[in-house]
Amino acid sequence: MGVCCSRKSSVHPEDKIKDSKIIFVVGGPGSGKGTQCEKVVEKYGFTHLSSGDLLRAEVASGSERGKHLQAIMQKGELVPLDTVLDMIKDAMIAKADVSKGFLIDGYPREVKQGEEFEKKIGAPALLLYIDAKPETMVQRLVKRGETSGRADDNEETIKKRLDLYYKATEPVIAYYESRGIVRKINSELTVDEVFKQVSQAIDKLK
Ligand SMILES: Nc1ncnc2c1ncn2[C@H]1C[C@H](O)[C@@H](COP(=O)(O)OP(=O)(O)O)O1
Ligand SMILES: [Mg+2]
Repeated sequence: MGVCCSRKSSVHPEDKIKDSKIIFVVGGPGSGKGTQCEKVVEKYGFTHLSSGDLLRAEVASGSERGKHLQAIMQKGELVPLDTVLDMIKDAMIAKADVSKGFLIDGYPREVKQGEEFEKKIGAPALLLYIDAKPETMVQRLVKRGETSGRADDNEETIKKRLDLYYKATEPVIAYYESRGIVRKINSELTVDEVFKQVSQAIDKLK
């Protein structure tokens, strides 16, 4: 490997992402985060990063890190915060040159995760709070489960995920609300109507 690519090089890869636009996308499972992120990618050229997808991809790759993660997840334990952050950061650095900004989907789950993200990577410009009623989320997830192949899209696991979501994520929203960067999106409407609200929030950033 040449000097240019070494981590010890004077050009820190971190510098590339320091000034990029960062949007946290928070909402319950099934609220429509992934659906809306896809549309933002298409319209705005942002990069969509879902910590869950990154973790699942790492496991599927069969890498050493993936095997380690799988063992943790099978025990029902939480993947260490540093590992999740390193994965997000690596993915951001890899896309820094071509990306207009980053959608961080399903993160932070806890206030501490947000604080660590800001220390290691950077501050979010906006938090999109994708808000749907619990009944709506359950209904959408059960339907998604018919085709997604995701082991966690079944009614019993869904209830647990919803409980966990409310306990852990509401303080996150309160924390960023106090900083004035939360935009609450009514996700009970059609995909296109929800996206109108999302677009308005992003357009205001410029
Ligand atoms: N506004 C909307 N109206 C109806 N269905 C929607 C919707 N937004 C998303 N869906 C569907 C698509 C998926 O099958 C399911 C969950 O959406 P998702 O984007 O995968 O949610 P999340 O990523 O927040 O878990 O609901
Ligand atoms: Mg999703």
